[in-house]
Amino acid sequence: MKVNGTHYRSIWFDHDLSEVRIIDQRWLPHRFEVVSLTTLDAFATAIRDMWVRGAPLIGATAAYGMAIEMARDASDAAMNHAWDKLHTTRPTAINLKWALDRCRAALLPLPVDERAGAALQLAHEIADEDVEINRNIGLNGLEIIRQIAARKPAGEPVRLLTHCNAGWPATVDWGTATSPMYHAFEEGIPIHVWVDETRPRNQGAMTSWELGSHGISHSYITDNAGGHLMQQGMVDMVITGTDRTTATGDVCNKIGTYLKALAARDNGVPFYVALPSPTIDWTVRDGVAEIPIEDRPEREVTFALGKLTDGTIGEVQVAPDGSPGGNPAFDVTPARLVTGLITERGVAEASEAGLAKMFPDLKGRAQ
Ligand SMILES: CSC[C@H]1O[C@H](OP(=O)(O)O)[C@H](O)[C@@H]1O
Repeated sequence: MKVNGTHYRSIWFDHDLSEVRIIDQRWLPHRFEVVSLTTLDAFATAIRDMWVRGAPLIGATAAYGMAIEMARDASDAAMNHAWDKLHTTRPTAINLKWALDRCRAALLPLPVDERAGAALQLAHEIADEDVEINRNIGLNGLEIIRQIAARKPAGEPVRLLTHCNAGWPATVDWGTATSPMYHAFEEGIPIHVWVDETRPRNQGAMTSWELGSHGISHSYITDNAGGHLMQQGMVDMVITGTDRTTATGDVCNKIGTYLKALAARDNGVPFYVALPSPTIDWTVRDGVAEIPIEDRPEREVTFALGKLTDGTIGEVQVAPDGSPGGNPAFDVTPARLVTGLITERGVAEASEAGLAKMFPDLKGRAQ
């Protein structure tokens, strides 16, 4: 998407530098910084410490990390070591394993001297596929927004609520939950987006930054305001991303998503999830019981990172000295609370049958 008039993907290969470039999201929205990742360790650090984040982007980054390692050492041992090192960076988003497995399956059968080139080409393909998947999720989500708009007086905005950042910084481009918003905006459908701040990493600030950069009307609200807004009839639909969706339609997403889904159900507000097919884990049926929930550092909760009054970026301690923090980074929304899964192929029912019907060619695939 565009930043100050310049189009960016969140990750790309700079052919002049012959380096992989990323937007270092640790400093967004206050500082826009592009850095290169040139070693396997740098890729692992970037994923683990959320220089890059978001399920689809984590997968694409892992693929480029594999490619950079193959350029250094394309042996089986190096490939397996890279797989292990990258896979252990973050446990919840299934796109990480999906991308690494896809790379290893494609590269292992190749002669060693062909692997580096093939790995880079595959990373490009995974990135390009993500862009097209997300563009199509946007078109399928646009239809829902159109239907809501048609039921409103002319000019009255469709009011969407979203949680965390499932926007273009969480993917290679377009975003997943934000893609329908961009398509609606381009079509001239008036929308307003309630953006949950999403403690503790405040990815909602990123969503507000990207929507604001695109001229989309939005409000940056506290995490706890969403239920009240729904109760007051101020939300027409909720749309979030997902880090792992089970074969039965349970949705694992940023912590707090489950609470929004409960409030949406209680207030008759449709709750949609933007779901790229690589984010489906066909091997898991019970999300609450089976999906590993990342436990992140306490400091992310006991301190807050932001722009200080002198304009620099820094931390302030929000918790009292000595108070331990708890920081589960995701939760699971059971399929029964999900109105529909907006995929690149269409809107699927949040059920085993619904996903099997939408993806008959993928169901049962070992993740
Ligand atoms: C398009 S997937 C985005 C998904 O990833 C985020 O998690 P994190 O920022 O910790 O990588 C969040 O769950 C978003 O919905």
